[in-house]
Amino acid sequence: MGNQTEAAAAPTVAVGVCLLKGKKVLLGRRRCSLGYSTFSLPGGHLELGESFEECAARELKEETGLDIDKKRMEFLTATTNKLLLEGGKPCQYASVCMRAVMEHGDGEPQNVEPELCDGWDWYEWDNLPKPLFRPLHNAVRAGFNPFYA
Ligand SMILES: CC(C)CCOP(=O)(O)OP(=O)(O)O
Ligand SMILES: [Mg+2]
Ligand SMILES: [Mg+2]
Ligand SMILES: [Mg+2]
Repeated sequence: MGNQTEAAAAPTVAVGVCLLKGKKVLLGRRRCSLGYSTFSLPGGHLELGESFEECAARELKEETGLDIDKKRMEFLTATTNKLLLEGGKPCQYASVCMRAVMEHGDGEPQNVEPELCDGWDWYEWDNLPKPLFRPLHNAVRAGFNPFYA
């Protein structure tokens, strides 16, 4: 048998938040190496002991400053995606997609992590910016729509 190949990293769970305001969804262009310069939902890695709702609320707060209670987070779907890390190393994410709807008084998103995101903006689902972050691109191509899910 050839050299022992490096053990493949185990798949990771991530949670994205479809934050809806009227007919628009919040997206930001990523600045980190994974998915650089592609438009993504706010969200991130599920941390030990968290529910999907808790992760969604935490990541949304960390990235946009918005305080949306975990009870307002609704599970929509989950997909699995193979991605390439910097240097071409393969990785796999199980991406859980949650939905929350903006309410009066929630305020406006701020770009809390400018080193990771160019900024947040609202987009109509039928007119999404390009390129989309691969997990979102795949879901849209498969017909996912958070307004009708
Ligand atoms: C790659 C993606 C599906 C999951 C990780 O998302 P992310 O890079 O935004 O992660 P963090 O917000 O947790 O840094
Ligand atoms: Mg984050
Ligand atoms: Mg993130
Ligand atoms: Mg995180």
